[in-house]
Amino acid sequence: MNVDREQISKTINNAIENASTRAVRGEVASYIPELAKANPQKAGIAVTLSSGDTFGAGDFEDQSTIQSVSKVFTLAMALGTVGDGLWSRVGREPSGSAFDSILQLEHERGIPRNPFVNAGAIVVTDEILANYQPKEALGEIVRFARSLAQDDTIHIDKAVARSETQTGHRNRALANYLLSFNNLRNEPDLTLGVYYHQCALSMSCAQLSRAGRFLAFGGGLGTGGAQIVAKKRAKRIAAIMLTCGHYDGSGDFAYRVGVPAKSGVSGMILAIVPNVASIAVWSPGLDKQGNSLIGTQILEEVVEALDWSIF
Ligand SMILES: NC(=O)CC[C@H](N)C(=O)O
Repeated sequence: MNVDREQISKTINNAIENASTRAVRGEVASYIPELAKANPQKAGIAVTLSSGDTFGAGDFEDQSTIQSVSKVFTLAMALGTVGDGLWSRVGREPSGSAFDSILQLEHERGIPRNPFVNAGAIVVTDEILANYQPKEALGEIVRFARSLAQDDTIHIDKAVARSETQTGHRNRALANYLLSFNNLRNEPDLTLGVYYHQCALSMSCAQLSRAGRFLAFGGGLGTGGAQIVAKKRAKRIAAIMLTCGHYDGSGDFAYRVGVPAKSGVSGMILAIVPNVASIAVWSPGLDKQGNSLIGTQILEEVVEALDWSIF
């Protein structure tokens, strides 16, 4: 595996340069009005190695909400408190359907397919609320993200959280449906309030790639760093990222890029190259499955050039 610093820098700069010439950039998410303001011309990438050294190119220091990438962090937190008991409330199979789909919930008696579709992530957040009041739960989520990235400036973008609270009709439907199957313990609005705020965690690619490092390095913060989750747990979270991280685009992403990754509707993607690097990319234009169009192309190019695919 290639960890030549000069080559990493050259590769990510080339990929950003190539991305800047592309005319087709996807559509920014508009169902959350605040996200519709994003500029699809933006594109950034950051790569963090085991040492913590981070290389960036393009708009890698711009802040964006991380949206569904936050589901990786809440999954790690919930597994930390309830352990494998979580799997009685949520599955771990790819859904083959859109991130906000309700269809499978009816046939599968309120057990969401996996923790990365919205219904599954709402259950995970509901599980975190077993141990905390909503404000405390949010505080814990922010604290976790800050400690992973070793950056105390990470915060929640309240305008985005508010915007989603106003237009999150589908998520409200999902939460109520879960409740009807006794798979939600808290009031739907209460769990959703925490969920919207976790999705509105605001980070740059540099911060996100640092925060994802524990998943790339056996659950620990790289060379000399603290152990965050057990090695086995990190492996399992990465496995679910590979199979479910891009919803009904997960197969195509694995085929094209070939590393575990989690996307968010803001155009953020966190990708894991086991024992090599953690990568965050951002470009707000999305493909039909709601995954970053340019971000995926950048990752495809970088992973190929550095021979970083797990396959
Ligand atoms: N795919 C996503 O990033 C979805 C997250 C978004 N907050 C939602 O619930 O709709």
